[in-house]
Amino acid sequence: MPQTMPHNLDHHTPMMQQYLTLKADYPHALVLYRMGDFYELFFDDAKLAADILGITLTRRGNDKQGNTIPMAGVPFHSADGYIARLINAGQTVVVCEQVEEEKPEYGSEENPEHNLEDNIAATDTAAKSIAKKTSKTKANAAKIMERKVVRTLTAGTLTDDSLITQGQTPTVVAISFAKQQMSVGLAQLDLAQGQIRVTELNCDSHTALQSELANALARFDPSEVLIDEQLSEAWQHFLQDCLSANSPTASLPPILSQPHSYFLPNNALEHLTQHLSVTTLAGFGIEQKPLAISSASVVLHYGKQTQQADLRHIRSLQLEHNGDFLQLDTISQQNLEIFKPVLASGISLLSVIDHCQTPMGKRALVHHLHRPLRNVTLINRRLDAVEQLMTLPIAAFELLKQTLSEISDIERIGGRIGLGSAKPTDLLKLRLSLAQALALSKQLQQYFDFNNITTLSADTPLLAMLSKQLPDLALTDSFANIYALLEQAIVDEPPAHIRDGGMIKKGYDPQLDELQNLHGNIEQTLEALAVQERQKNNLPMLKVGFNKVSGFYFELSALQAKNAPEYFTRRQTLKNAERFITPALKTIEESYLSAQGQALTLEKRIYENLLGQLKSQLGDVQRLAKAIGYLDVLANWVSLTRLQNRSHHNKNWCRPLFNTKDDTASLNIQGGRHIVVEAGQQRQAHHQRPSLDPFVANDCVMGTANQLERLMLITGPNMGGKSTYMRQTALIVLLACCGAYVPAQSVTLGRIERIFTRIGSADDLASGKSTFMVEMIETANIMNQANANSLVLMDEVGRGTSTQDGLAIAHACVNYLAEKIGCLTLFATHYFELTELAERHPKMFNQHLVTQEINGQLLLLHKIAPGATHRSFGLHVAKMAGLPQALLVQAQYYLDNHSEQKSLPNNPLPYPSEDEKQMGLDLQSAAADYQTLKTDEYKLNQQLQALNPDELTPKQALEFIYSLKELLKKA
Ligand SMILES: Nc1ncnc2c1ncn2[C@@H]1O[C@H](COP(=O)(O)OP(=O)(O)OP(=O)(O)O)[C@@H](O)[C@H]1O
Repeated sequence: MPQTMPHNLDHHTPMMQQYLTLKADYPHALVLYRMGDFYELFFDDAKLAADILGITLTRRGNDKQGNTIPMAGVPFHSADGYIARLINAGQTVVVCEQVEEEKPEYGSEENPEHNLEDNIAATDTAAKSIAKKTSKTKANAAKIMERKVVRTLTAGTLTDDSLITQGQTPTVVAISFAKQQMSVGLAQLDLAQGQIRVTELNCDSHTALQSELANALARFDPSEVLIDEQLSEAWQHFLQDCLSANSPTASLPPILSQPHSYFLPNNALEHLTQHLSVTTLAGFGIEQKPLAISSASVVLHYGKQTQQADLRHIRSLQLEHNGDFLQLDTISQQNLEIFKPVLASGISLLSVIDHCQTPMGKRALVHHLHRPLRNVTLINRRLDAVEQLMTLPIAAFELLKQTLSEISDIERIGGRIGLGSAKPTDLLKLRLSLAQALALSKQLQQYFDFNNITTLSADTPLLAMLSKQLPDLALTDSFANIYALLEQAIVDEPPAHIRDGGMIKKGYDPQLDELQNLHGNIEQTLEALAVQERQKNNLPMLKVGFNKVSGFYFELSALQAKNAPEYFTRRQTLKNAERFITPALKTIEESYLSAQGQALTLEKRIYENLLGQLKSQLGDVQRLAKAIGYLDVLANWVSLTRLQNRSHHNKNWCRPLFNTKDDTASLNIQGGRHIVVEAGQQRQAHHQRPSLDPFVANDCVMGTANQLERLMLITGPNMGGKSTYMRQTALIVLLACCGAYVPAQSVTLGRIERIFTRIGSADDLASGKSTFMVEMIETANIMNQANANSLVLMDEVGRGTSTQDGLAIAHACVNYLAEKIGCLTLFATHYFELTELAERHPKMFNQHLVTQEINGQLLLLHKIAPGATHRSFGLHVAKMAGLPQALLVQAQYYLDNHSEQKSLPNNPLPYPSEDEKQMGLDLQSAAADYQTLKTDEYKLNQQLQALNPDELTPKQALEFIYSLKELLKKA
């Protein structure tokens, strides 16, 4: 954090005194100080910004003690990009603007803020530019331009699209701990949505609290975190760990300390009730939740401070319970690559399933993935809506998507209206989007009859509920008012910035029209005066003009200038011409400038009024944005299902069913697939082998009436598909709980409350943890937190240590999971000794990934089947990976002769000679053989499966046998 040392103001010029006084209020932020066309940073701020942005560090002369003042600047017109980079680097940026109107004073080249004050570094282009553009007369020079902090930009409170990284939702989360530290409250502020979400966690043990807090943080996914300045260091470290797990690649969200007094329950209660204009918070369900109250108050304070606004548009406080959601901790989110792939070259689940058409839909999809539901009624409500949308004819559904795609980000526009920072282009987009929302409403009403639904309740079908939030067809609602207002007030091609003026339509305000007429007629007025002067003074070549340096002027050639009358005052000398001002021209200039200034001021006032009117109807816009986002997510599931079902006739997506007869966890997945692996293979197939679609669907049945066992021991060769199988099971459960159709032929789920995964293996060297330590910490978390309604995936636990220790730990884990916890477990292992457990233990069963060995070549069928396997075929995979042949031969020798003795051979096999090497198997071609074999085998299988012997003529049968023999020959 930049922190400028205290300065003695007496040693500085008045302008630097102004800067230092403003900066004193923001010791931990980078202050961008507006000077003409640049934002300048000074002292340590300048050094840090120059470092982060890679811009030149220059100097702004010296103070009166002769000390250099470091300075760095960014151009005002392209500041957004620089600001975004500073924020991404974890900085808070404070923007300090010149609030005085810059009145142009033409004809002088002096600059008071520079010439009279400082010895400006000659290399400083910013200063030079300012010297040119904001020049004033010397008489005016001692006056310093008034400046004010207008915005504080932080990672969690951004609302300007140009500053927000695509796909991100800035949110700030405050965390409030109880003294006893067994309870914690969290509140998340989403400025764009105008909403605060809160939760309070009360646990009976420290570990449980940590685990619940980590889950809540994973769900809230903060861009910035606020804590009590008195929070213990231990908790601060814990939060840091959680947040770095949340964003392993990106920079850590900043953790900022806030005054302890903000967290005090009484202050917080008073602040919240005042803000929401209520006497009690009972209506929000948090009356008895002091930690939720205090954290909500802290985020609100912070929002108000950073936005310098009253945030009146934030009227909604939503209480969440961890228990409402299927919980996935951060590690599982990463392992399953839900939001981000582990490797940059990988594919995330989100990237495969996101076919949303609107920014609101894209964010709502992420929100749903962060909050898969447990409540079956709510899930089915979503699924009913998806099913209903699925009945739309293709053309109607495509039109619906098209309409959605034309709706702008009205959620963020609403947020900016609430903050008073909406631009004229935002308002135009809002108007156009309202028209599209009306079209959407019409399209839905055309196919679904919601007329009989007059009152809305929790039982109202979701699609009807969402349709009712869209503009009504008779246009008698508040949307009609907003639309009419915007249509009357805003021009069809508004300027990008309010400061440019020209956004208010003619006819909206008579006074503005009058001023603009005066302004608009300037050319005729000037020409009339020029005509007069030409005739009066016999100067036929006299020109009249305007520029930013000289203002209005008459121009004569150097030759004619000698004939200029006395009342022509010289303003500027050019190479071949002279420019003059006259009293009459000066009068026109002044009235022109004042009309221009007045029109601009009036236009800004009208615009602010307009924003005020819209603000009073913001609730409707926010509700509409939410409804559109939700509809888009539902349409997204339909798109995905239709797309997949169309492109792969046998790759069905189905509606998941939920077993509500009892509360036990169970899984019955028939023909399940891993949507991300499948998508990756389809992409490859598209480029290489269009006809081959190799993903093999698999069943997973556990804990059901027919399959009472709850712990599946999965064995099989390396690369056999164990991890894929386990992950696809978790993803199907996750998608089902989001209310989506799932990639399977049929799915029935029992009550699953949490998913735990122990899959990855990454060193966490930064925090001093080895691979095995990370593995054991994750395993410990599962053993401590899982219950009978958890789904646990464990991939090769124990592999990070010696075989004996690893086997012992894996053995104990399996027993603990089956005996003590009783959860649904998928346990993949290469310790074949464990498979014997299934014979003795009623809760365990073996499954394996099927392989075939043909002529010494291994064929991976990726098919799961009952029973265990006792070979890992590690050497085959090593061969495919390209290990040297000589090395492989030695490994095989050891395997054949010594693996049983568990000791290394006394006489290792000598390495082959060059000749023998020549004769050895070319590994590249071995890998290629394997691929061909796999392809041919696959074809063989496909052909046999597709064959219906009853439909064959004897000749066809004979030909088929010949073709099979051909294929077999190749294999
Ligand atoms: N059902 C399947 N259908 C088609 N291909 C599959 C299937 N499952 C896995 N694969 C392919 O096999 C590759 C390896 O799968 P996976 O990582 O699941 O194997 P594994 O058994 O866990 O291997 P290891 O024991 O070496 O960790 C995947 O990247 C994928 O390309």
